[in-house]
Amino acid sequence: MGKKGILLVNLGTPDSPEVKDVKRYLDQFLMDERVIDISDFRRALLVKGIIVPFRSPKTSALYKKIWEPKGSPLLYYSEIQAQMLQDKLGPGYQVELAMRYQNPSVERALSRLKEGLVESIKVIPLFPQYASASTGSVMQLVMELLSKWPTIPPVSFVNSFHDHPSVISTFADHARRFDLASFDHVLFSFHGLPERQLLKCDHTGSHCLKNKDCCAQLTDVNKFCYSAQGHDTARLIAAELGIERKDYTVCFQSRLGKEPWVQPYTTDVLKKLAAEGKKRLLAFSPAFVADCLETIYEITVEYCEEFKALGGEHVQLVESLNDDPKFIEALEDLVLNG
Ligand SMILES: C=CC1=C(C)c2cc3[nH]c(cc4nc(cc5[nH]c(cc1n2)c(C)c5CCC(=O)O)C(CCC(=O)O)=C4C)c(C)c3C=C
Ligand SMILES: [Fe+2]
Ligand SMILES: [Fe+2]
Repeated sequence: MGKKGILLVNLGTPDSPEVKDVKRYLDQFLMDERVIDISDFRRALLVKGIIVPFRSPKTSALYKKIWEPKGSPLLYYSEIQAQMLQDKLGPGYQVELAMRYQNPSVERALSRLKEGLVESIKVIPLFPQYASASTGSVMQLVMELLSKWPTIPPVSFVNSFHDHPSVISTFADHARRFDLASFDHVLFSFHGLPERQLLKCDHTGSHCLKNKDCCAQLTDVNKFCYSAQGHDTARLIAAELGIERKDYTVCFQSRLGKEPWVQPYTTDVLKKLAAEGKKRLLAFSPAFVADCLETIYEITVEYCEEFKALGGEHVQLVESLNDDPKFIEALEDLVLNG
C-alpha cells in the first residue's frame, strides 16, 4: 500500500520583511479574486496602483517588528505543526506544508506528494472557520493545480474545524495560564471580512445580515458562514471556561478599505469597554491556528496601546494553538475522521 498524502495549507507570509518581498506577497495575496472580489480591472487598479505601493512600506515596518531569527512566526509555527503531525501519523503518511501565498508554494507541495507516489491527498486549510477568502481560495487553487495532472488521485478537503473539541480546549488551556478572575471582559477578536463576502456565502439570500443577531446561532442556513462559525467557536471556548455571555464580546479586526466589514469592529469595542470603565481585557484570536502579525502586533501592541490611551490598563493576548500537542491531536483527528 502507498502512503496517504496530507497537505496542510496556511495563508502565507512574505519571504522576508523587506519592502520588495512584502510587495510581492501583498500583490499575490490581494490580486486573488476571492480576497478582493471585484472585477479584474478594478482589482488591478486598486491593488497594483494604490494598495501595494502605499501599504508595503508600512506593512514591511510591522513585519520587521515581529520577525525573529527563525523567520516569520506564521511560517515557523506552521512548519513545526507539519513536522509534529508527520511524527504523530508515522510512515504511512506523507505530510507536506504549503502557504496559499508565497512559500513554500502549493504547487511545490503537490509535486512532492506526486513524487512520493501517494495514493490519495487530503487537504487541510489551516483556518478553523470557513471563508471564501481563505479556505475557499486554498480549495480553488488545489483543484486548479490538480486539474492539470494526467492522473488525479482521490482528493478530499476539510472545510472547517471551528468547533473541534481539541481546538476549543487548547484555546481554553492557554487562557487558563492567566488568572481569569483578574480580567474585566473577554474579547474574541476574529480577522475581519467584507460584509459583501458574508452576503455572497448566504445561498438563501434571506438570512445573513437581515437582523443584528443573524450569526448568534449556527443553524442549517448559516452553517458555512464565517461569522456564525466564529460566534460558535467563541461560545464553545467561553462555555469551557465558564465565562458568562455578558462577559465576552465577539468582534472583528484588520479592516481594509472603506466598505463595511463584519461588525462590531474590535477598535469600536475597545472604545465602548473603556467608556464603561473596564480596565483589563483578555483577548482570544481564534481565526488563526498560529500566532502571526495580526495577533503579535495588532492585538499585543496596537490594541493594547489604543486601550491604554482610552483609560484602560492592559489587553492580554491568549497564545494561539502554535506547537501545542493537543492541536496536533486535532489535526490527526481531522486526517483520520474529518
Ligand atoms: C482567517 C483567515 C484570514 C482571512 C479570512 C483573511 C481575509 C483577508 N485578509 C485581508 C488582508 C490582509 N490580511 C493580512 C494578513 C493576514 N491575514 C491572515 C488571515 C486571513 N485573512 C493572516 C494569518 C495574516 C497574517 C500573515 C502573517 O504573515 O503573519 C494582510 C497583511 C498585513 C497588512 O498589510 O495588514 C492584509 C493586507 C483581506 C483583504 C481579506 C479578505 C477579504
Ligand atoms: Fe488577512
Ligand atoms: Fe451570518
